[in-house]
Amino acid sequence: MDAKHLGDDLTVVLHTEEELRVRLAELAREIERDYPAEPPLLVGVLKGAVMVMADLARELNFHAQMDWMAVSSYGASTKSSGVVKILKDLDADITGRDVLIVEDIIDSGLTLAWLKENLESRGAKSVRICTMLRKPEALKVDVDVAYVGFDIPVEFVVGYGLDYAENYRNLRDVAILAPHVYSGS
Ligand SMILES: O=P(O)(O)OC[C@H]1O[C@H](OP(=O)(O)OP(=O)(O)O)[C@H](O)[C@@H]1O
Ligand code: HPA
Ligand SMILES: [Mg+2]
Repeated sequence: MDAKHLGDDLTVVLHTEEELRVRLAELAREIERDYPAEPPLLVGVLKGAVMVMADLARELNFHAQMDWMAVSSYGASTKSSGVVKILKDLDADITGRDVLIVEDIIDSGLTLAWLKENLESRGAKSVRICTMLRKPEALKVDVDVAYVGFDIPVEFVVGYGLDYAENYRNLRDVAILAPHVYSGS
């Protein structure tokens, strides 16, 4: 799907499907090197991380277990509420385990800073973060991120799992959403 199928909703494609694939393969090689003994438990953050998780897990050359959490701080808005709610918790007990959080985007950093601390407090052996996208100039808190696909400008982006009001997640590329779509929200 490309912009012309979506009318004027998108302005610029920031990263194409192919760029995302190539970068994710590079990250997978780093992750394999960093966990030579025991593969980490991959923890995907629903719903945005579904695409990254599916592609990363298949790219990794080890037996990766996957678990999921759902937390939400955005809802139908382009601004984080700053309040993180657990909508679905992990099935796995992570005591003593290496955990790799898999995310689509770090924007203000509020969600991931909170989540990392939450998982560490459960007695995980280590908690690292892998994110496809990060907006360095939007960060409101320090988040230690081990693996970053691309740093992007402070624009609201959609596609490759990222939504606005639950739409656009199934776009193959990552694109900037035209402000007229969300103005007033
Ligand atoms: O760094 P932050 O400013 O905290 O933003 C990042 C978070 O916001 C998005 O989730 P959202 O709450 O939209 O849920 P979703 O994945 O279901 O879309 C995204 O998937 C991250 O989890
Ligand atoms: N797009 C979609 N969801 C998001 C974003 C974004 O730019 N930042 C945080 N959640
Ligand atoms: Mg969202």
